[in-house]
Amino acid sequence: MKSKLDLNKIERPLVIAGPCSAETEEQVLNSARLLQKEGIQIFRAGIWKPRTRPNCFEGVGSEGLEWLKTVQKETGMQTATEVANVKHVFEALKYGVDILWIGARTSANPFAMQEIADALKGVDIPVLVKNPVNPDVELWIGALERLEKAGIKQLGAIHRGFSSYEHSIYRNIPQWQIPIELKRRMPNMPIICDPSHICGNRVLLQSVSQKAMDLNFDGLMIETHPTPDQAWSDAQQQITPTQLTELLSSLKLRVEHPDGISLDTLEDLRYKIDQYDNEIMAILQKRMEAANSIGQYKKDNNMTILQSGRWESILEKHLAQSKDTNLSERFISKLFKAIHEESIAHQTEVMNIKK
Ligand SMILES: C=C(O[C@@H]1C=C(C(=O)O)C=C[C@H]1O)C(=O)O
Repeated sequence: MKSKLDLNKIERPLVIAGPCSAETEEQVLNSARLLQKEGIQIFRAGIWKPRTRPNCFEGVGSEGLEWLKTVQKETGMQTATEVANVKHVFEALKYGVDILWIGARTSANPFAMQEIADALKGVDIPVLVKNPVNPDVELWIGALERLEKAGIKQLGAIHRGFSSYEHSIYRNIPQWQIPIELKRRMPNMPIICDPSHICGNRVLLQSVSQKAMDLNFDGLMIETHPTPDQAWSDAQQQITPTQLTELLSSLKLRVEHPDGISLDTLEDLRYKIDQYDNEIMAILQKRMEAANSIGQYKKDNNMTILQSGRWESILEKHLAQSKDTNLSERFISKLFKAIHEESIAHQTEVMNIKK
C-alpha cells in the first residue's frame, strides 16, 4: 500500500505532533482526538523509548501499536513512531504504522542503521532520520544513504540537536550549522526540526520553531500531551494541543525566493559582502604568510610552535575588543581559534614537512 504522505511534495510546515510516549490507550486516543480537532494530520507516539538509564519508563511496546491502529481508523490521521532495531521495524510494519523515524542514538550506529535499512528493503514507507547524538554530519548523511541504497524513496531528516557537556539553555544544542551543511550536501532532502528535544522545556519552543522556519526547514515535530505535567516521559518539554495551535499560528512563514519583488537592493548589499569577503581572504593569506616566516624562525631557533602566553594574550585582547563592536564574544572566540589552528598547521608544515 502506498503511503499518503509524500515527503517529496511537502507543504510547509509539515507538522507531526503527539505525545513523547504512548502511555495508555485512553491517553493515545485522547491525544489524537484533540490534535485532530486542531487540524493536525500526522500523529506521533513513542512505543519503544531509548532511555539513558534503566528502570525508567521504556515504552509500552507492541501493545501500543494496536492503539495507533485505532487512531488511524478513528481519526484518519497518519501515525509515526520510532524504530531502533529490526524487531521494531517488523512490528511497526505489521501494525501498519504510516511513517517511521530513526532516533539519534540509532543513527549514530552504522551497524544498527544497516540492519534497519536491510529490514526495510522493498518497503514503500516514509522514513525520517534524526541527527546522530554527536555533531557529525557525515554520520547523519551515512545513515540517510544506507536507507536510500535500500530503496527507500521517501526520506527525510530530523534535526533534534546535539549532546554536549557544555552548559547550555538547551537540552540538546542546536548547532544550526550542521543541518545547514546537510541541506548544502543533500539539497533535496526534507528537513524537519524537533524543537521539543532541542529545548527540553516549553519556554524555548516558539523561538526555536521560528528559527527553523527562517532557515527554510520543511516541518516541525513537536511533542504534545493532553496533560503535559503528568506525562510519563519528558514532561517539561511537552505542550497541550491548544498550545501547539497557538505556537503554530504565531510562526511567520517566509520563503527563500519570493515572487515578484525586485532584488536590486539585495544585489547591492551582496556586492558589498563580496568585497568584504575578498578583503578578509587577502588579509588571512597575509597573516598565514607571516605565520610561515615565524615557523621558519622557530625552526632555526629550536622553539616550539605553540606559544601559550602569546596565544592567550591575542585571544584575550580580541575578546575584550569585541565588547565595543557588533561582534559577539562567541564568534570572536571561534574565529580566532580557527585562525590559530590554521596558523599552527602552516608552521607545522614549514617545520616538519617542507624540506
Ligand atoms: C604565530 C605564532 O605561533 C602560534 C600561533 C599564533 C598565532 O597565529 O597568532 C600565536 C601563538 C602561537 O601559539 C607565534 O608564536 O607568534
